[in-house]
Amino acid sequence: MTGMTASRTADGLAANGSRTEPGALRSARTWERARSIARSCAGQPLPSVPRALADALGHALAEPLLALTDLPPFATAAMDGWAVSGPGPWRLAGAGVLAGQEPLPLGRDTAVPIATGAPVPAGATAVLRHEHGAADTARGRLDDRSPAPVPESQDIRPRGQECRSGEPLLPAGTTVTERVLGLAAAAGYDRLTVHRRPSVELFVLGDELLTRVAPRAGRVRDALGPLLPPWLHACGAELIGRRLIADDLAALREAVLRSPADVVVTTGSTAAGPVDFLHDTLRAVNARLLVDSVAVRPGHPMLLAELPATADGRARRLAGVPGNPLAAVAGLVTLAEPLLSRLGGRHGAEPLRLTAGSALPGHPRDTRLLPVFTAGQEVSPLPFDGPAMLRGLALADGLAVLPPGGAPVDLLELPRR
Ligand SMILES: Nc1nc2c(c(=O)[nH]1)N[C@H]1C(S)=C(S)[C@@H](COP(=O)(O)OP(=O)(O)OC[C@H]3O[C@@H](n4cnc5c(N)ncnc54)[C@H](O)[C@@H]3O)O[C@H]1N2
Ligand code: MOO
Repeated sequence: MTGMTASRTADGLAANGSRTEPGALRSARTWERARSIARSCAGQPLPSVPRALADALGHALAEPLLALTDLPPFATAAMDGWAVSGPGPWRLAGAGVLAGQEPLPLGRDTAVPIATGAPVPAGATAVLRHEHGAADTARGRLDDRSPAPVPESQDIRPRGQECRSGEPLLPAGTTVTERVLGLAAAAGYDRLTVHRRPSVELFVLGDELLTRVAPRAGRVRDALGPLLPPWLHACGAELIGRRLIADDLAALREAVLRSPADVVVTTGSTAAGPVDFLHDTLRAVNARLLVDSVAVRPGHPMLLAELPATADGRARRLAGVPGNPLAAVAGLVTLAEPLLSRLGGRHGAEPLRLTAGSALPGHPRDTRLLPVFTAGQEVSPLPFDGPAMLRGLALADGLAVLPPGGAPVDLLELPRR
């Protein structure tokens, strides 16, 4: 915000809708409770939709992924060599079997060249690796040169080794990653039934924000416009709009009222500064505050509200994260992520429990979120962890969740690329 001379237009709005004195403490929720409200206020996940594999990435499965086939679908050669029947030596028969071909049955004491991935002929007892066989093509004879006799079924991947048709491979709620796409394709899928992704509109508030070049004349670069969209995407959101909005009550009110998004995310304006209009806006649009500040450092002025539904009756929520960049990230992981995750039908990822290598600096009364670096089970704090700083976070691979007073340590993993 800028314009310290502007007059504050309204006082605070408590979670029950009553007014509080400017600067008075609002009833902060505990960090765990705030996350739980953010998740439960979503109600049921958004409806399920069919999506072609390539379009399903980032969605959550609305149904368990059941195998549509045995995997492998047929007994398969695991190595290049010969399919053999019996202990050898063998009579060479046939031109060979390639992947994608359907072989003829193999007679007793015969062998046929075979490629990795090719269906193993009926009657074959093993695959002899290329480097373990001596073929005399003139005499049509193959001898075993293996270091030890070839056991039955050697280098044959039996049909159904990985799964049987109809077997559950992944539970509903699994996020479709590139790895899931690969498995789904292998298991026979062309499309997947997934939850619709929650649509998000991002409003970045602050007259002081520049969108290019270096900070100057009291103005700073907007760090959250670049930081939040990919992170929201990683939370399962479909970003449908993102814009800077001036510190102006009417402009913010219009933007919030007209947004068609399932979730509006705002940055800044959560506190009680002269041009912090978010609470006034929420009152002006008849929003219902669900969380109005959280006992967490940084980010305590963060809030969550239910907005009036769209004309067609779709519920809308607003997550207001503070303007200080690390505090905004705290708001994202505390309120936006659980809400988006539930709307999108994802499993709730619980924090991991780890051990701190050295004492981590907690807060006496509030939960503290601290950018950390992890090595194995150990976490170490990173410097430059102030609410307005991003330097520690940029190097971090997690946010340690320190309960009031300090240890034990839970870890929220940060999205990876
Ligand atoms: N009297 C009090 N003042 C403040 C309190 C308080 O309890 N009493 N809380 C402080 C805390 S904690 C935070 S966090 C901030 C929250 O402020 P707002 O959400 O109202 O954010 P702004 O005032 O708009 O901005 C704060 C700060 O962040 C910078 N900013 C804003 N947006 C961006 C952006 N997109 N990229 C980079 N930097 C941004 C802005 O320039 C300010 O420096 O309130 C404290 N005050
Ligand atoms: O939430 Mo604030 O960032 O603690 O200063």
